[in-house]
Amino acid sequence: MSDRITSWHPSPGKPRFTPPPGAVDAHCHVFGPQDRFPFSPKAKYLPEDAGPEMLFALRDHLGFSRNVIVQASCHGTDNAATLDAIARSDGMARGVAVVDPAIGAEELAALHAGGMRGIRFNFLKRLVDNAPKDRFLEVASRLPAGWHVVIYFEADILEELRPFMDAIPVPIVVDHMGRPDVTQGPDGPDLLAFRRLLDSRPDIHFKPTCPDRLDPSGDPWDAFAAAVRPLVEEYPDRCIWGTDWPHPNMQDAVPDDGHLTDMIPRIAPTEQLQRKLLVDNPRRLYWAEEV
Ligand SMILES: O=C(O)/C=C(\CC(=O)C(=O)O)C(=O)O
Repeated sequence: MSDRITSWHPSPGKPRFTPPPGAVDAHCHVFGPQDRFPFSPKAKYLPEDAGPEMLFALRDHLGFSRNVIVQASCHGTDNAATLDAIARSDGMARGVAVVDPAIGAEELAALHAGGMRGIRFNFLKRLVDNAPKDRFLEVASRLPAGWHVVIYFEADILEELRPFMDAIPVPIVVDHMGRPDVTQGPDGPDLLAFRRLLDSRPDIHFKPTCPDRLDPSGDPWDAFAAAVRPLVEEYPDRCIWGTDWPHPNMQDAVPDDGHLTDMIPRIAPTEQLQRKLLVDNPRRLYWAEEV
């Protein structure tokens, strides 16, 4: 691996949709800067720098107020870049860490003080070398109070992961709805299986995010809108939304973040749904002290 990749739009458009006051972009990342925060030797992609100044400029351009920064796999279990971005946000960002499951209580407490409110378990083989379920469950049982687990998996392993998810003792947030095939439509097998998961316990949340990753028809991602809107309408208290900037690995189909933001009113068509998706739900998970 040698060439560093650029996976974000150089000048995203201004969205037509105006997010409500306090809106949270609850799924985004930072890359580097590499001279201060080197990428992991195990990284499966090597991006150009996409640091906090760029992220916060995008936040303002799109009309969001806050960010939840999810530690990206290219930084492995060294959360320094994400913590640095949170520290530069004037309280306007919180984070999700990726940890070695052997992490101790003191280090977890330090992550909490640095603004982390959850840990991410990534099951995508193209991104991580291994995902030890037993060790994940063990660390999930001793997280700081109020934390949750974010899980990233693809639809084909949902059933295999069900016993693991059943055993997680804290709330769960599923990245990108577990990557369903949205071309199957709202009642296709992938989204039906995902509804069964949501119905299995009340504290599973999801991100109705990444039309660019999930809808092969491309922008304006009509299949995504048709498949995902019913899910948001049926589970309005359990969804949070994010841009996914800087769109890791999307260098061959870089989305315009303004267009992504304009997906929001198509999947959450009322002001009440938009407020839950963008303000109330992420605030409960990441700024619980304000609720
Ligand atoms: O950013 C995402 O949500 C999706 C990713 C990257 C990722 O998760 C990571 O690098 O940690 C992907 O599908 O390549």
